[in-house]
Amino acid sequence: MLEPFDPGLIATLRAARSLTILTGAGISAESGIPTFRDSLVGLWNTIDLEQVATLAGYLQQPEAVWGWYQAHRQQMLDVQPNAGHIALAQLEQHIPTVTIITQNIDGLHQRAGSTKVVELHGTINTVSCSAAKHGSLAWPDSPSLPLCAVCGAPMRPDVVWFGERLDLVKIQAAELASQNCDVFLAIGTSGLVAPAATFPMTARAYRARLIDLNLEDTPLSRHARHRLRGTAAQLLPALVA
Ligand SMILES: CC(C)NC(=O)[C@H](Cc1c[nH]c2ccccc12)NC(=O)[C@H](CCCC/N=C(/NCCC(=O)O)S[C@H]1O[C@H](COP(=O)(O)OP(=O)(O)OC[C@H]2O[C@@H](n3cnc4c(N)ncnc43)[C@H](O)[C@@H]2O)[C@@H](O)[C@H]1O)NC(=O)OCc1ccccc1
Repeated sequence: MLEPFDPGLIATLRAARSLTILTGAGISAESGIPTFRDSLVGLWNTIDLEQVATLAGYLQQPEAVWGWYQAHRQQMLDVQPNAGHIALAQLEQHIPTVTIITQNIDGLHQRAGSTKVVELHGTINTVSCSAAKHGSLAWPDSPSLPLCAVCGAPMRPDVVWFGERLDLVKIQAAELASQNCDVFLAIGTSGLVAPAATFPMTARAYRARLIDLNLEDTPLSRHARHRLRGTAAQLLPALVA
């Protein structure tokens, strides 16, 4: 039985004109995609981050990293958006402006019907040349590492790896959405990766009300006006109802 929400929180959401949401791996956990830091099955506990999520690791062994992302992508295609993703998409009918800034590359927000999604760390659905900017292509279903048709260099997933610069257009969109919202909702993120973790602070600096939804406290929690403890797929539908 869910704890009744603090009436102040419901009033805050009902009165919101512009809501910005930051999501992390926690919102996709109940769809069956493991989070990164989960003590047991967290991705970073089962694979070497340096090997798979850095350009250096990729250039050292592109075949192995391609294979890992090929499997990771199949897992993301095989799952469905959960009640948490769907509730956020429904919020667009109640609040004039809803912007989702996601750290997730799984595309589940868009599959749930959300129309304004900033994929800060890229997407698992396209690839591009690892040597030069020849533009992005749809993900080719090839078990082996595809090569660039223009220059023959290995293709790579269109995800942002550690130490790589984020797309400036996306950073500006996320910054603007954080500056111009009256409510900011952080969902299922450990708040440990920059610059993603800075946007809730920007929103607070611009006087938005910060709400933190997570299973546990994170470095973001002490800055939040409201802390919701529980799972995204359980709490978000109740929050939207
Ligand atoms: C580790 C961290 C310290 N490092 C960084 O932040 C670095 C910068 C940096 C380096 N050293 C530093 C020292 C200090 C500060 C920063 C740095 N950042 C970068 O490198 C960024 C790039 C960062 C992006 C990396 N790519 C990802 N992903 C794509 C790939 C892929 O996904 O395969 S990051 C990846 O990990 C992060 C994981 O975090 P979360 O999503 O929050 O997931 P996590 O598992 O940690 O937590 C889940 C939470 O959910 C909760 N939860 C679980 N289940 C549920 C549930 N059911 N319901 C609700 N909540 C739930 C849990 O309790 C938990 O709190 C996400 O961002 C995710 O995208 N680039 C850059 O800074 O470039 C500069 C630059 C400038 C100019 C020129 C060149 C370079």
